[in-house]
Amino acid sequence: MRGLEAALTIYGEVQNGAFASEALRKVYNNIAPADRKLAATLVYCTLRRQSLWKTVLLKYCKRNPRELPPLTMNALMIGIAGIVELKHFALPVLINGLVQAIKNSGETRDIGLVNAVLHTVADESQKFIEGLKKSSALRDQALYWGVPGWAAALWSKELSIPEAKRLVRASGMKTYLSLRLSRGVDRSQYIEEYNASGRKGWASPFLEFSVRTAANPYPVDLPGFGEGRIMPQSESSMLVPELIAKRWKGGRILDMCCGRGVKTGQLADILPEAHIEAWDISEGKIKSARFEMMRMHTEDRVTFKTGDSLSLVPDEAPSAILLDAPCTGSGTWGRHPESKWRCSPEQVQQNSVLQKQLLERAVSLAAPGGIIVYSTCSLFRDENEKVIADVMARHPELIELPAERTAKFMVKGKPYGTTVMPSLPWVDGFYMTLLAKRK
Ligand SMILES: C[S@@+](CC[C@H](N)C(=O)[O-])C[C@H]1O[C@@H](n2cnc3c(N)ncnc32)[C@H](O)[C@@H]1O
Repeated sequence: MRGLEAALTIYGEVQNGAFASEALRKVYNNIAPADRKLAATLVYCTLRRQSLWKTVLLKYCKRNPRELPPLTMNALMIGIAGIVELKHFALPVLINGLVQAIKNSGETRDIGLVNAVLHTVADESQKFIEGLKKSSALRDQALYWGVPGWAAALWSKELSIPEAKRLVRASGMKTYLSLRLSRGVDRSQYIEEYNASGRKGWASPFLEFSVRTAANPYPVDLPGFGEGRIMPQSESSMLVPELIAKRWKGGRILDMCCGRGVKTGQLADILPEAHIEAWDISEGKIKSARFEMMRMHTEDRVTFKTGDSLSLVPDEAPSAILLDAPCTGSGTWGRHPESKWRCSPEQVQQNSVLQKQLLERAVSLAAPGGIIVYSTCSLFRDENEKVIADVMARHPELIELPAERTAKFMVKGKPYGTTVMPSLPWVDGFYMTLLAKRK
């Protein structure tokens, strides 16, 4: 499969509800190796600023885009994104390739349309897009950087207009892979090994067990992945288990929403004496988490249960609880751009209700004297500070423990917790609070 064909297939799957990384993984081996990077770049740049490409399309397409068949619509979206973003890619190759895809599998009457719209966009759209970039209006900034308008408006209401603009720009930033090294892995040696494999990695100045890269390579192919020596993870996510590890004084750890076990694996790795009970509502995720523990060689110290954390009962009262709550993921929109177009203000409110219930449950389960880490990869206060404030107001036995903020991008929450701003390609937006339940 050539790059453009692969991009059309993957983007089409994402439009039908798939996650971009999974859709890419599915066809990855069928794409000509020289075209893999092009396919991934096209898909991600189309997803990242989807609302901008739609606006451009509406401006230059004479037919109602809503009436276009999916293949025509997808070819136009990919074409517009490619024209604006892929400066090094020959324009005629891009446009002819997409026109050819319509000739092969689309509707004959759309061949001319795709050709005409893409040529017009190439000739005329630059001024319009530059105008958005220079505009001081938050709405234009959101459109330019690829952030849903409602999210930008919510940030301006919760924070301030300048802060909302900063978040909008940060959310549009390209992200790269960082690797968490397992305990005992020598970082300099690993970097040598990594770079000898033809890639480029270097030591993170922020975390001593993290290696930064300037790409998004396929994790399974990386040196040390199979043996559990590394885990692809953003540096903000790496901070969460560290928060527990620094305060843990023995006893059971409960991970109430373990997902695929990224943080469970890190906790088990950095606390070799700990036993962890890990829950998740999704059977598929628990299955992946079990594999993750085997890869990390920590399967003996983690007990899994599938079910609703609001009703599951732990085998032992936990002295430490990690509640990495389900959220909109608005802090990771740069990394998972498809999720921002699926999110809505209603979802923020629904999440907030569930997050409060889950935190209430964590408080009821924690042993007296125990600690609770609440975290999300969201930047909405409704999913963060407001959840903490609501539950703390009902539980005077809870206190917030002081947090170490070791970088400029770690800012104090308003009023609780720490917000990690998405300010570097390896640092996603995150939120975390450390609570203690008084005896
Ligand atoms: C942010 S993700 C967790 C990521 C995970 N901690 C990791 O590091 O890989 C939130 C998880 O909460 C799970 N979840 C949602 N509602 C739940 C519930 N009521 N009980 C248990 N798990 C739930 C989702 O399936 C999802 O895996």
